[in-house]
This record gives sequence, C-alpha cells and structure tokens, in this order.
Amino acid sequence: MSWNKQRPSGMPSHRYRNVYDRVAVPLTGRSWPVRELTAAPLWVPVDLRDGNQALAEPMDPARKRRFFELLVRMGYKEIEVGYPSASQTDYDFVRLIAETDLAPEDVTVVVFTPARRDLIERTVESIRGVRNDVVIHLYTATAPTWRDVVLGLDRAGLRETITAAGRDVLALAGDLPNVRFEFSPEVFNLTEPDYVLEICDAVTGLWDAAPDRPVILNLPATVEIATPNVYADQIEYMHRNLARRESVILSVHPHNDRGTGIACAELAVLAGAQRVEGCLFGNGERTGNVDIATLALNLHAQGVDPMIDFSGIDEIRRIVEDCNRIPVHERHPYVGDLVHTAFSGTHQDAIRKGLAEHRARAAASGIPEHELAWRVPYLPVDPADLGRGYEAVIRVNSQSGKGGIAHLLETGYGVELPRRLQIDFARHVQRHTDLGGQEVTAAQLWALFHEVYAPSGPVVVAEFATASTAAGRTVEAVTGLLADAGHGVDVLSLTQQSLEAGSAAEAISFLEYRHHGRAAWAVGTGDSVPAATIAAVVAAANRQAADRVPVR
Ligand SMILES: CC(=O)SCCNC(=O)CCNC(=O)[C@H](O)C(C)(C)COP(=O)(O)OP(=O)(O)OC[C@H]1O[C@@H](n2cnc3c(N)ncnc32)[C@H](O)[C@@H]1OP(=O)(O)O
Ligand SMILES: CC(C)C(=O)C(=O)O
Repeated sequence: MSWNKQRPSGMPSHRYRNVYDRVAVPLTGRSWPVRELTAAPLWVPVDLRDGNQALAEPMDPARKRRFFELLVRMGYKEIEVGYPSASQTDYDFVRLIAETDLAPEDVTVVVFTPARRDLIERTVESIRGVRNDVVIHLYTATAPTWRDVVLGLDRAGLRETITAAGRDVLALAGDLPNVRFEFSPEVFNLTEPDYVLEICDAVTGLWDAAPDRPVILNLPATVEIATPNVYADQIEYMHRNLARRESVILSVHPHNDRGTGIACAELAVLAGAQRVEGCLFGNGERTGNVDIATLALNLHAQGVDPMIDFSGIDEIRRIVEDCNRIPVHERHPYVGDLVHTAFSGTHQDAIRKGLAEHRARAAASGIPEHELAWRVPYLPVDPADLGRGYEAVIRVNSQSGKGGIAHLLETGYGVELPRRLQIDFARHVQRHTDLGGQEVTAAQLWALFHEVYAPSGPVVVAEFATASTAAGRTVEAVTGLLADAGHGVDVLSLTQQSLEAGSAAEAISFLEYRHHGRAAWAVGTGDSVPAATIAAVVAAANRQAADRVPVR
C-alpha cells in the first residue's frame, strides 16, 4: 500500500529552469551555515523609492514627509529618499531636505539614479546644498537576460556603460565632501559570479573605495529565483573575493517573489552582508521588498538589539498604511491584528498559564514584568514590547476551551471561575458558538453566564472578608452572611480546590451555590482577589441583576 497518493498535476512546470541551470553558484566550503546573528546590520529603508515606485498612487509630498519623519523617529540613520530624476515630487522632496532641517544631521540621505548622464546630472543637481551625508546610488541590470533583451549590450558593452556612468558620477559629485557612492548590479542573483565580481571591482577601483570613504556594493535579489542558501552562497562568494573588501560596505536588497525574502536577508548577513535595504512591512515591487520590520524584530526576539524602536508598532503601521494606501495583513509577523491572538483552546490554556507564571515569577523575583525573561508559550515576543496590551491575546469561538473563556471573564470582569464551573460553563459556550458560528466577546460571555446561572431569579452578590472565612468556616460564613441578609441558603458546592486544602485566603474567589432553588453566585475577598476587583464584579453583577439583592 502506497502512503503517497499524489499524482502529476499537469501544471506546465517544464517551462521553468532550476537556478543551477540559470547561473553558476560557485561557492564550496561555505562558512555562513555555522555563523550566528549577533548584531543588527545597518538597515536602510527604501520605502520612499522602491516602495513608492510600486504604488498605484505614488506618495504625494505630504505622505512622503510623514513617512520620512516616521523613519527618523524610529531611529533609521540611512534612508533612501527617492529617485530625483524620475518625478518632480521626488526631486522636490530632496530639495526640501536641502532647504530645511527635516533630516537630522546624523541621518544619511540616499538618492537613486540609473546609469544615464542626463539623469545623473539631475540627481546631483537635486542634492546641492544638502548638509547631511549623501549617498548617490547608481544602478544597472547586469544579468544575461537583461543584457540581451532589455539593454542590448554584451558583457564588455555593459561594463563600458557602467564605468562611463561611474565616471559621470565621480566628475559631477566626487568633490562634494559629504557624498559617498553606492552601486547596485540589479538582478545580481542571476548574473554570472565572475562577471559581477569584475564589474564591482571595476566600480570600487574607479571610485577609489577606501576605508575612510567606503563604497556601498548592494547586491539585489531583484526577483527571487532560488532557495535562500543559494543567495547566501552568492553573497559569501562576493564577500570573500571582492578586491577592496575592507573599503566596501556589503549590502543586500532581497525581494520576496518566492516568499523567502526574510530568509535570504538573514542568511546573507550570516554570509557577510553588513547592510540591508528593504521596506517596512514588505511593501515594494510585486510581492514586495524584504520586510525590514520583521527582520529587526526577529533579532529582538532572539535577544539582539534591533537598533530601531518598534515600541509603538500599531501607530507605525497606521502611518505606513496611510502613506502606502495598502493595508497590512492580519497575519503579518509582529504587526498583524491577529498575530498575538489565540482562538484555539489548547493555545489559550498555555498562554493563560504562561501569563500567570510570568506575573508570579516577576512578583517572586522583584523584577518588573516588562524586564523579566519572556517564556510565555505561543507568544514569541511580549506584545507589550510593541506597545500592545494583552486584551487580544485570547479570543473565544467554537475552537476555544474553558481556559480561554475563564481568561476573558477574569480580564474583563475580574471573575475567577473555579475549575468545575469553568468546565460546566465551557459546555454552554461551546453550544452557543457552534450554533452561531461566531466569536463571542467578554461582554457576550458575561451575559451568557447570567443567562445560564441566573436565568430568572435574583442575582445575589455576597462580599465577605477573608477573616470570616478562615479555613473550614467558609461554608458557614457564606451561609451566615446570606442568612443575615434575609436569605436562606443551601450551599451546594464550594468548588475551589484549595478550600479542601483548608487555605481560605487562596480559596475565596468564587462560590457556586443555590438559593431557594434558583442559581445565584457569590464573590468573596481573599488574597488572590483584590478588593477593587471584587468591587467591580459586584457592581457589574448588580447592574445586570433585574431583581438585585446586594448583600453589602
Ligand atoms: C529594480 C528597480 O527597482 S530599478 C528602478 C525602477 N524604478 C523606476 O523605473 C521608477 C522611475 N522611472 C522613471 O521615472 C523612468 O523610467 C525614467 C525617468 C528613469 C526613464 O524614463 P524613460 O526615458 O521614459 O524610459 P523608460 O521608463 O521607458 O525606461 C526604459 C529605458 O531605460 C533603460 N534602462 C533601464 N535600466 C537602466 C539603467 N540602469 N541605466 C540606464 N538605462 C537604463 C532601458 O534600456 C530603456 O532604454 P531604451 O528606451 O533606450 O530602450
Ligand atoms: C536596483 C536595486 C537596488 C533594486 O531596486 C532592485 O534590484 O530591486
């Protein structure tokens, strides 16, 4: 019997070639697989250029400015601000930087240009008077298909075009003391390794790359073509073989066509890259540029300072969405609406226990919760690090269990349901959510709770002090209290397990009892239930009781 019943799909996969048939991948004895990520590379957001050129409605001046100010606030120190020869808006934005103090002095401004003299001239014109450090970023596609189909140049011809443009850049801006240069062999990942190395060495020679005026060599995976290990090999090959390696800032610029842009960037850094270009939340051509927010927060989540502040991630997202006019997906790493939320029962149970353990460990150690080592299951980072609360970590639907339901009542209403009651109530919730097929909010759960346990009669809320409920006396205390208030009470069950152990202080959180044949409930004070919580619960219950009989 075969376990694998798959059959040929009939998809025309034969039309596409394996990466190894398209480009030589020269490296053997690679060292990137055994390296570790221990520090953040230099992040360079290209939202205002590569991201912008992919928008149906490119950013107007106001949106560009808002985005730029956001990037500055977050701590980016090198920002590609536009393609000044492409549009008046891009040109004017660079002029705005030149003529105002919009860019703090420690921020380097990158401007992008193709290898065409008239466009280089316009680019250099745009940066006149900029006081910040400036990088002029020159690019040309170098891969065979682009040479043959797009540019109509052979290897030698393209080399001449690039070096001619390099000379133009040098002639027009080489004497500006605040200007450095960047070169991108576009579609690096499909270019013959010996050829791209030759071109890059020619450019760094021409621009006289030196440790005090390094040249940025940016090696794009313009269109992803292979598994990330191949890109890592390509980057390590360049890292090992570049002529002026000490005078080169090795940069990468992954896109995400195969959905592996993040992996490409991470492996490329292991392979020697020092600088990463990308966009916030992965905007950009086609499937986007690599997402530099996820990359940074991946470092944060493994204990490495990302060097960028994401502590207000929802505000960052709102600005990015507003500027790009593209929504961020609910499942987007770190920032999506649902990424810190569990609907499923066992996940909720683990999160709830994990959060309780975190709080207890913080109290025991004296270390504040936001400083304490994080180990809550299913939450790779503390949502609070990103400026989020814990309200959304657990949401309830038909996939949920008692733990999640109890969590919502605890956080929403301060009610701690004893285990037996959790089990019982979860059955009612399950029926309700199965029927409706929808999520239930804490308020709906609370209403359902009343419907189930106090369908018509009075809701009696009893508040009583720990002192009166010393071990072994709880039943009497409750009964007595209610009797004083004029109710005969038959206490059917005290469900808190710790009651059995005789510990009143822990025990008194919630008691289920029956009053004159009708369900009612009582809340008691104890060390585990702060007075404020009790007060809130009592008030909430009393508000909801049609015929309320508050005991105190
Ligand atoms: C991978 C990347 O992200 S690259 C950046 C892509 N970004 C953009 O294109 C956004 C801004 N672009 C533009 O505004 C325009 O394309 C301009 C101003 C640059 C050029 O406009 P046009 O002169 O109208 O040319 P067009 O847009 O049709 O571009 C195609 C031409 O550029 C040439 N070209 C492509 N890349 C380069 C390059 N790096 N250097 C020089 N020329 C290039 C093509 O060969 C083609 O030339 P041809 O007309 O002689 O065949
Ligand atoms: C030219 C480079 C930097 C680029 O935008 C790309 O290859 O996607």
